[in-house]
Amino acid sequence: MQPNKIMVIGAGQMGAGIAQVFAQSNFQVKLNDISEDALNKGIETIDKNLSRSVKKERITEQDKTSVLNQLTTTTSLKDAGDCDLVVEAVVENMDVKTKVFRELDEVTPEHTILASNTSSLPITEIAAATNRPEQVIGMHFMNPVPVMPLVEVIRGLATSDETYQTIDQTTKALSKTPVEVNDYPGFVSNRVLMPMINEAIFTVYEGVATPESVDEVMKLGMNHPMGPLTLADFIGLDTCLYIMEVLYEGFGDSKYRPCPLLRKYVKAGWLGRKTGRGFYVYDN
Ligand SMILES: CC(=O)CC(=O)SCCNC(=O)CCNC(=O)[C@H](O)C(C)(C)COP(=O)(O)OP(=O)(O)OC[C@H]1O[C@@H](n2cnc3c(N)ncnc32)[C@H](O)[C@@H]1OP(=O)(O)O
Ligand SMILES: NC(=O)C1=CN([C@@H]2O[C@H](COP(=O)(O)OP(=O)(O)OC[C@H]3O[C@@H](n4cnc5c(N)ncnc54)[C@H](OP(=O)(O)O)[C@@H]3O)[C@@H](O)[C@H]2O)C=CC1
Repeated sequence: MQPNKIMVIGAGQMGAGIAQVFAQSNFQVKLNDISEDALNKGIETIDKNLSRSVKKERITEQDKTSVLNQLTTTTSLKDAGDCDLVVEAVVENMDVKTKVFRELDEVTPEHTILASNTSSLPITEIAAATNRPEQVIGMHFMNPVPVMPLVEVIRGLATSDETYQTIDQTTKALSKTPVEVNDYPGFVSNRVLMPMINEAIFTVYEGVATPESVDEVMKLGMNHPMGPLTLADFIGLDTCLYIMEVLYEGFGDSKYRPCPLLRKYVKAGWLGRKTGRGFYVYDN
């Protein structure tokens, strides 16, 4: 059965984008967060993105209103009680995620699929917190969600073929491209991307070059749309550190050790664009 009613949990940069693309494809979406403030910011971001599309004459003012009408907000997970699919996009922390999944398992109907937008955490372990591991799957959107065409779809050890097929079809209904991967630390996307970002941070740490020079090298020399340090600030340095920790612990290989400079910035609260400072300073 194709889902119709969706809950997206976490109204941060990923959750807001995920809610937007579902609403744009006519799904009914409940956006959930523990904080009203985060929900307001999430809706504000969606509103801003849609207004930009109206300005560019990609959609009409009426389209914008109908997308916004597909969206409601809530701080209660119990409101997932009539949802067919839940996509979790809270902070990259196993304890927080398993707590959310345990609660979702209690409040959602039997048929509901529980998906995680985790960047790197094991889907199999998240699934084991529920009594329906065959209906738990990774649905990993890329940032910025409204722009990036990929969804990495991660099968946990127990994920059923039926769940996989439903998520594959749902991803296509969002006009995005699903790519199937198995459940290993960092999956494919962050196993390849994050060590490059971490290595770029090492080049700054070791005084090889300034952040600006590192980014110029990768943009002009390798045609990357953003340099790795700009991208790290964009993703969030806390998220980058969590992902490196997952790779380091998951593979037990020193090649994944997080750069001390990354740790230092995160400890200082320099989390990148979202806090106004990371490798660069932002005027939020
Ligand atoms: C960490 C993980 O687990 C996984 C990840 O997500 S890793 C991160 C993956 N993402 C990337 O690598 C992004 C790399 N960067 C890029 O592709 C580009 O720099 C970019 C698409 C973000 C911006 O592109 P650009 O050409 O430099 O800028 P710009 O012309 O302003 O934007 C292009 C389009 O994206 C839109 N856009 C840019 N930033 C946006 C945002 N944050 N939200 C929504 N839309 C955005 C713009 O509105 C514009 O749309 P139109 O074409 O409809 O006008
Ligand atoms: N940033 C990126 O580029 C990408 C991130 N991801 C993944 O997406 C997830 C979210 O990342 P991102 O959006 O960047 O993070 P953000 O910090 O922007 O957003 C996380 C949101 O979740 C909220 N939250 C925390 N705990 C709960 C909870 N128990 N219930 C409901 N909401 C909660 C936070 O509220 P508060 O701030 O009040 O704590 C915050 O609003 C992570 O797993 C991350 O790894 C995946 C792809 C790309």
